[in-house]
Amino acid sequence: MTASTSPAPESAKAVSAPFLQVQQLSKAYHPARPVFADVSFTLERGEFVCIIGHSGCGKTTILNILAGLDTATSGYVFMDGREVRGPGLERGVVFQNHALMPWLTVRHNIAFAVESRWPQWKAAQVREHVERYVAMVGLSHAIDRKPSQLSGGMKQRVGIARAFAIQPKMLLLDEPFGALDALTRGSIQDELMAIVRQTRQTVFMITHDVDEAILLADRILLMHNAADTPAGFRPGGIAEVVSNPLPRDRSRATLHHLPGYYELRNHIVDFLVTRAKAH
Ligand SMILES: Nc1ncnc2c1ncn2[C@@H]1O[C@H](COP(=O)(O)OP(=O)(O)OP(=O)(O)O)[C@@H](O)[C@H]1O
Repeated sequence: MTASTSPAPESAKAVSAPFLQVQQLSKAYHPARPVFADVSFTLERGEFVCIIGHSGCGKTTILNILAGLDTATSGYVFMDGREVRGPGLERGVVFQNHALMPWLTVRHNIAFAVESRWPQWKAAQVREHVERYVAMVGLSHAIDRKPSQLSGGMKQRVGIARAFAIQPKMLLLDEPFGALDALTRGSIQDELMAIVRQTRQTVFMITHDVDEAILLADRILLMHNAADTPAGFRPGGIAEVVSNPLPRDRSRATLHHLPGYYELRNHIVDFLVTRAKAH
């Protein structure tokens, strides 16, 4: 992906390079007013990173660039030492509206992805793999239903199972729980966390929910919007990267009892209220 076709800088090729390296990414629809500029960050293998910021700052654009579904105006993305230039099965994406094929059952929606990933697999192997991932999200009883026969939360679980089933090197989640009610959202967050811990999946996730970020993320990228300031136009960008100091085996039920929780929460909320947007 990227505007530049120059070879990887030495730092990106080094053995010790981070798993994902995003370097000086910018996106401009109008040259003088980029949505964001100079966005650089890394992800380690097995890390869960959330990005949080107000509407319009460019979160989805960044995720789409990582997915290879959009191109940057400048900058580059390297994953596992290779430049991201387009979509690929080594990156799994889950959007807010699940994007299931309505004419296929849960089983066949997931089998379709699995067969694309491993075309040489025999039918029995595909079936066993699909059933394992459907069980992982608690949907074995609904495996032969079509999406129209599922609730919103169930559809979203199918989307998550499908993304995990192709065993991507990185999972990209764009507000995957945004359309769900609070109860369903909570139980899927718990499930996602359990699966991620179990599979050591690397995840980049957009959320608007501060508690969701604190529950799930190892690090949280705080993104500010582009703005006209007294000093001139300022593109959007990453204002701060916050490390989550809470123990990794935290749960939704106990989160707010953990020492450091309120400090972390207040820090992120203060950022969103006072620094993320020009006032
Ligand atoms: N095709 C386009 N032409 C012009 N501007 C665009 C285009 N696509 C997106 N934008 C602008 O780019 C900015 C970033 O959009 P993006 O969807 O990445 O933001 P976001 O942070 O994900 O927002 P939200 O939280 O609302 O989903 C927005 O201001 C949007 O208006």
